Amino acid sequence: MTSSYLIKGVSVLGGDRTDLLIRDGVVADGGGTADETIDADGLVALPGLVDLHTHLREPGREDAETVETGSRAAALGGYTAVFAMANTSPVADTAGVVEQVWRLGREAGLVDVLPIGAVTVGLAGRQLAELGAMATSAAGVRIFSDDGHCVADPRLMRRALEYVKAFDGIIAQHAEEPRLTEGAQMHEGEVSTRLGLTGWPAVAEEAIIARDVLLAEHVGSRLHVCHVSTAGSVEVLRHAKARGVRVTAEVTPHHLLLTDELAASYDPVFKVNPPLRTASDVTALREALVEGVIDIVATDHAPHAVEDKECEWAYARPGMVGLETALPVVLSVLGEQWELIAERMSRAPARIAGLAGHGTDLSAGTPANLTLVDPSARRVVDPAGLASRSRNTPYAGTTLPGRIVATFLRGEPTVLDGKAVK
Ligand SMILES: NC(=O)N[C@@H](CC(=O)O)C(=O)O
Ligand SMILES: [Zn+2]
Repeated sequence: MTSSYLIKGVSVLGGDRTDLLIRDGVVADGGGTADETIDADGLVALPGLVDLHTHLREPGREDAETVETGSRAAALGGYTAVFAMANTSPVADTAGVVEQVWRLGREAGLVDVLPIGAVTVGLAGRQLAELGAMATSAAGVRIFSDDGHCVADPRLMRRALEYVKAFDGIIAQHAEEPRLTEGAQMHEGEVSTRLGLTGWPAVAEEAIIARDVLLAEHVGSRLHVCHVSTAGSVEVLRHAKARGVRVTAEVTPHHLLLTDELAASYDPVFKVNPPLRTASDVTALREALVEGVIDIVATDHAPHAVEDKECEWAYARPGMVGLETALPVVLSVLGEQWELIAERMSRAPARIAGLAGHGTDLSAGTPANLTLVDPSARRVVDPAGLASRSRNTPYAGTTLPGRIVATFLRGEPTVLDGKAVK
């Protein structure tokens, strides 16, 4: 049932207060009456957020997250589209599995779920997966990634870049030279030395990015760099972009805020891949995000069941949930720079992915994919209050700014009064 909504007195992207009328799935022209009215005084309207890096865990680890529970967490985080990574079980390396994920997303109906296809069969890094079959499947895959693993073999990375060039696809690399991170537990630096933990050196990420930007340049194909975490990686990207290489890059909310000092707590919630780095890396990442050397924020939402996370640091799975806290974390880092936030969290990710209908300017006639934020709210993060099926948030007990009041997917509410509609 498509009802109409009048969103009164809202600030679109931080601009002057105005009324937004949503009718028949689009932002309607002019005023008029509506079935429902939302008093949006004090609220900011943003185009629905788009996440290029989400782990929904279905099929395979439905105990940690399902497409439905992850979709609900995304909508509550202000998202209208998420791209689901391929490290599921079975791996999303065939048309069949990507179509299964795509269908589950449509059934959940809370956000658009776009599957990302694996680059190599089983994420094993030995043989290209059926990239073409996934691209021509109903899921229309355009982005391929072995995230969780690096496509370490340069021949395979070159062939993958060559293959997707034909349909303007993208290879999204988890940049980690595996021979430099064997047994790595945290960032290699002063803290890891002090704690006696095996380090994950920045160069393991930077060396792969440096190689991949040269391969992308050589092939003339599109590379996206997942979860950039170091100042050195920023410099490699800056240099590559200056040379016109078709490379884009993402940073996660946790790498914009947290540092390796937190590992000293040995709380495995702070164990993540790539690891939390130093304060100077955080500063470099923030500057790169403002400057645009890093194009987007992506959550790397990585839900884990309790038994995989709340155990001894060395055995804990790496990763943090992030969908429901991403905008508050970015607000705490950037402040109310709404145009910048909309560009980095909605417009640019939609543009990179070629995703129509999301990341719009909310002008009349555009699809009503939007979220309403209360910037004056302050909330203490409570893991038990998360919609995600998992609780591994690094922000437990932290007070963060901002609250998602409502989210609309093509004019239908997915969140109202801060609660998921289903
Ligand atoms: N980012 C993480 O720490 N974990 C990711 C995979 C990965 O990128 O290692 C996951 O899927 O759990
Ligand atoms: Zn990764």
